[in-house]
Amino acid sequence: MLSKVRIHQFFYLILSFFLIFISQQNSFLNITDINSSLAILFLIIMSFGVSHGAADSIIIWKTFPKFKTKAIAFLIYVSIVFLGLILWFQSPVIGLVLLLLMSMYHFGHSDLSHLSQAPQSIKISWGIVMTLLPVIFFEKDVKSIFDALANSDINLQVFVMLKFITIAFIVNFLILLYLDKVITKKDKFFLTFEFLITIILASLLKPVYWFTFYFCFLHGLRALINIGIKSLRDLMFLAAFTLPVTFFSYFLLFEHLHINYLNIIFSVLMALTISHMLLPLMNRLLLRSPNKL
Ligand SMILES: CC1=C(/C=C/C(C)=C/C=C/C(C)=C/C=C/C=C(C)/C=C/C=C(C)/C=C/C2=C(C)CCCC2(C)C)C(C)(C)CCC1
Repeated sequence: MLSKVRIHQFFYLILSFFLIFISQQNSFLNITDINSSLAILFLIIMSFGVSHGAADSIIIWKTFPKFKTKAIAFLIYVSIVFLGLILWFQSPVIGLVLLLLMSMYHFGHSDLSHLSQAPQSIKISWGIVMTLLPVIFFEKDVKSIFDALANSDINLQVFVMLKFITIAFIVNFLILLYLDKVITKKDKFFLTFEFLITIILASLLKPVYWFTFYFCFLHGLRALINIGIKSLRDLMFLAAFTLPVTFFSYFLLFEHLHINYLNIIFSVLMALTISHMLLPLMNRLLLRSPNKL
């Protein structure tokens, strides 16, 4: 029987072919001024995209038997998110660099977590490529997005360098995967296919479109499969912990504080990623706490 990850790989590949096909037919995905469609991308990322991280609530709920410990864990999680947001708005450059560094580790480990035996070098190479991919094809667009996010004029040479780093890691990933003795031939085949089609998509779609597609349909869905959403109760947890993020981003950050969509998307993702990545450590520390919370 096909595993859930394999079914997801088929689904992702079919969806990608479909997207490649319509991006050739229709110019709507190639429009230079993304501002007109940014509201829709904002909504997709801040609802569907963010929902995989809301599964952290299920992990917290199942890890701790006592209500008091669950409450403390949620409180620490939310506090870290707010500290992350403060960091971003105090120093967007540090925030952006932190987001990119965390993504390099997080994307590799999460997207390839079904290949538990795969070497770290393969996972990190995947993570680096998924973090920086659009820079190869849309160097100037990525520069203008990064400039807008970091509120500065970053030297174009930085992007030329990032472009070469990304190309080097694409080659590195393919060589390491080819030489690897642990991953089965079938897994290698599907992974290569998935990797190459994601690169083709990045060459066709503008950076934020590509990111939305990868983030929601590869990274997000794969993470949900790995966590294993088993019941209606799990789904309700996902909705209950996704909606506050969507509402907070829209009503407070956009409507009230007038922050633009692009800044909200990446600042909120960066802040959530810190808690999301620190969750295993936080759980271990709380479980080991001498006060038996
Ligand atoms: C549980 C809980 C909760 C929830 C949570 C959540 C919901 C989470 C999520 C999480 C998540 C959801 C995460 C995410 C992550 C993401 C990432 C990591 C991203 C990255 C990105 C990037 C890397 C990008 C890049 C770029 C740019 C920036 C521009 C353009 C171009 C490009 C694409 C290159 C709350 C708070 C309510 C409460 C408490 C508890």
